[in-house]
Amino acid sequence: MLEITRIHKNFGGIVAVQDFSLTASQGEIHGIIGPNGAGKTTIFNVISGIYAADQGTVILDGHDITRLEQHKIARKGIARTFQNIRLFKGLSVLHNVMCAFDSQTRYSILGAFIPTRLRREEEKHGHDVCMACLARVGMEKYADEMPENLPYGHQRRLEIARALACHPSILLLDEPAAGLNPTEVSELSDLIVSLAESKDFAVLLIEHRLELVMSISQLIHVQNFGKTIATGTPEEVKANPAVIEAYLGKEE
Ligand SMILES: Nc1ncnc2c1ncn2[C@@H]1O[C@H](COP(=O)(O)OP(=O)(O)OP(=O)(O)O)[C@@H](O)[C@H]1O
Repeated sequence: MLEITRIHKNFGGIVAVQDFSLTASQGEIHGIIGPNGAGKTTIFNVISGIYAADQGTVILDGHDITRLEQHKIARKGIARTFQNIRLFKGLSVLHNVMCAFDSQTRYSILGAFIPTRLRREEEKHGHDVCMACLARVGMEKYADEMPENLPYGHQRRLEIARALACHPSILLLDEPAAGLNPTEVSELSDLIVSLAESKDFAVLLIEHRLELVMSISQLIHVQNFGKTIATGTPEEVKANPAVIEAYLGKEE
């Protein structure tokens, strides 16, 4: 379970996030929406340790991870994708996932130089886990392809497979539908729902495509100028005057 309590983040004079709180359990999908510059990505950057929160706490399964370094937070089970796809060009789809897989290697220094039995077993295990991650996003048949040769929608799925390889208990998806065509958005929506249904992790989803985020999230958090202006079910936030004003402007 993820419990974020009253986090703040300033950049000089800019208040990027003010008093943001959220509690999410495995199987839930939380949408975080709001106009450009509302502080959504900064929330992800604080949760994943890219930025240190100025105030507030991030508790994961009872452990305070607010001040941990980025790699330690990742090991605790926070995995994410980025607005701009970050894949390794020149590495196959499978190798892109294997780079993200944290095998917590047990073989000795000797195994680093000579393919010992333990090393071979671990490599086989890593391969199988990563192929399973690709299968979960429907990408196993592209394992040997180069990501740059694949359609954008597949590259987005590959990013999600990379995040799955980190054994997440919280999956942060930052605008996963950016640049996708309507068919790809619909497939992505089905994928996110099926991943959440596994109840392996909670999904936090930043998205500008409101039809996507409203159709699959149980709870929506609406940000504007760093503040949460509404939290509720999709129906509740759609009917909230402050939300309508933030998106459409105030009627004179
Ligand atoms: N590293 C940084 N240094 C200075 N200001 C920053 C930094 N990161 C974010 N900001 C500022 O914090 C505010 C919130 O930015 P953020 O990227 O979190 O918004 P967002 O809601 O994710 O926007 P978008 O939807 O456009 O991605 C903006 O005013 C932004 O310029």
